[in-house]
Amino acid sequence: MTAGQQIQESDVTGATVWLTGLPSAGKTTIARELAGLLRARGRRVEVLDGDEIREFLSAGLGFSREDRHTNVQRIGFVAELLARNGVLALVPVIAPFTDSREAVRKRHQTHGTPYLEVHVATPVEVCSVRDVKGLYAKQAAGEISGLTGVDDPYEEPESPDLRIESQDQTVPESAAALHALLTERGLA
Ligand SMILES: Nc1ncnc2c1ncn2[C@@H]1O[C@H](COP(=O)(O)OS(=O)(=O)O)[C@@H](OP(=O)(O)O)[C@H]1O
Ligand SMILES: Nc1ncnc2c1ncn2[C@@H]1O[C@H](COP(=O)(O)OP(=O)(O)O)[C@@H](O)[C@H]1O
Repeated sequence: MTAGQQIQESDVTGATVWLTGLPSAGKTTIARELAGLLRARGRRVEVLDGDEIREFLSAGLGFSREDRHTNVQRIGFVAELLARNGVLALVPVIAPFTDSREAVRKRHQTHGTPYLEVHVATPVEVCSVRDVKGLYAKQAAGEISGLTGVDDPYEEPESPDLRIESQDQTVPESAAALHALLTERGLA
């Protein structure tokens, strides 16, 4: 490759898309569905899955307010680095507290990196029936406590870039709604 053929970094716009919502809301499913769609078109995409992050980057952290904040800041740091380098970073992580989410948004703003917040707004009544990991049943049986949306806070985003009502949609419909937003913002 000659100097004149260098790829222009500005040709590839990265972004972080944070999917916040309750356990079993559909965050991971939507992120993976969209990642598949975009990768098939050659887009560089990474899904920063909450469970995976807690196994490695956030190993040892629990679910206190402080630990959740630390977890979210670490993920925000990695997502911003990826996004700044042209990757679309999809982040299906609960992030229950407004101040934690705002700190991540600020980090992106500081670096001029695009950041979108998506509220996967599935009601707790639907999430607890889905109960993908059996957490709602465990909480009801008194085996665990501090479950987000049940006996731990979830502060809903007031003005997300997109709100997805997954209880009224199929998975492809929800992924398409997010894809449409990315296209509209020039990020797909
Ligand atoms: N007490 C409690 N409250 C909420 N969630 C719990 C809890 N214990 C375990 N889990 C499971 O942990 C998964 C990852 O959580 P996150 O890292 O996304 O949470 S946080 O943003 O740090 O609050 C989260 O994954 P998702 O179900 O994909 O949301 C939960 O399944
Ligand atoms: N429109 C939808 N979008 C996302 N998930 C949906 C939708 N409709 C039904 N589901 C189901 O809801 C569950 C969501 O689980 P998951 O994605 O693991 O949630 P979370 O990552 O928010 O904890 C999956 O079983 C998924 O198939």
